[in-house]
Amino acid sequence: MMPDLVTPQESGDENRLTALALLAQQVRDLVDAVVLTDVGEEELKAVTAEVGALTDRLLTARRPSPLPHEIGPDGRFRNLGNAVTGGCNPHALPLVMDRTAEEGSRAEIAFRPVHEGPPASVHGGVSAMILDHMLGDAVAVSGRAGVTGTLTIKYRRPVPYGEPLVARSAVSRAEGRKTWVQGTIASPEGTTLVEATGLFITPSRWLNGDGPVEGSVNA
Ligand SMILES: CCCCC/C=C\C/C=C\C/C=C\C/C=C\CCCC(=O)SCCNC(=O)CCNC(=O)[C@H](O)C(C)(C)COP(=O)(O)OP(=O)(O)OC[C@H]1O[C@@H](n2cnc3c(N)ncnc32)[C@H](O)[C@@H]1OP(=O)(O)O
Repeated sequence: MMPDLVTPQESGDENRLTALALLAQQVRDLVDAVVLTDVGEEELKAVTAEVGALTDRLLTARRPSPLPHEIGPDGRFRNLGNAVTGGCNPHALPLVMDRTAEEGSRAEIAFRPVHEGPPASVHGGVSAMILDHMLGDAVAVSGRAGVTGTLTIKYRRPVPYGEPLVARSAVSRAEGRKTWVQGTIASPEGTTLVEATGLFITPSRWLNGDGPVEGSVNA
């Protein structure tokens, strides 16, 4: 049972969600500024106090969990709280998916200095996170649904930040509750930087109506 995934909570008023998305973007900018700031100790302490006060203000009203998986007003699936795509989650890049049933999923990515692992390039775990999501999205686009069983990553070239890149994913094969899927992160010119393959599995618990969104699971 996954109460946070399956409980049909409302995200709330759309104007409020727009305001929350703007706050999330402002916080992304704040995080980038923390990574790159070179101001002195006293200024750091002053900013820390101000940010702490803002955190306290936000928590005067608190949800039990992030914004849910749901069908939005346009009739499409959305998850505004998602760690990779959620417009209302500062942790999200956020990725915006371009999907077709024939070709799978595609997203333009711009990594930032906050994603640095090795000098001047993106942390391998961040690339893996993006590809995990891309693969899962292609599974959903194919009309199936699943969680990651295995994820295999081949790092072929360092991934730069501060440059536009493209992530793609598509289903290769499906059988019963299992879906095999592949994906890449590449330069706009088509040089592959990272490859991923994965096996996604529709959990048995989703087949009796406990899916993330009612009616979204067709194993
Ligand atoms: C945010 C994701 C929500 C998904 C939303 C879905 C739809 C909504 C629409 C759109 C969504 C859009 C995008 C989604 C994008 C991204 C997704 C992100 C993906 C993740 O980030 S997700 C987190 C990490 N992931 C986990 O948290 C999994 C934890 N785990 C389990 O929940 C269970 O472990 C489970 C379900 C895997 C199996 O449990 P189960 O009880 O259903 O099945 P059972 O054990 O009976 O196995 C049946 C057959 O699969 C084989 N098998 C089992 N496990 C395997 C494994 N790991 N590797 C290889 N084979 C495996 C067995 O060997 C057997 O094979 P056989 O039939 O041949 O014997």
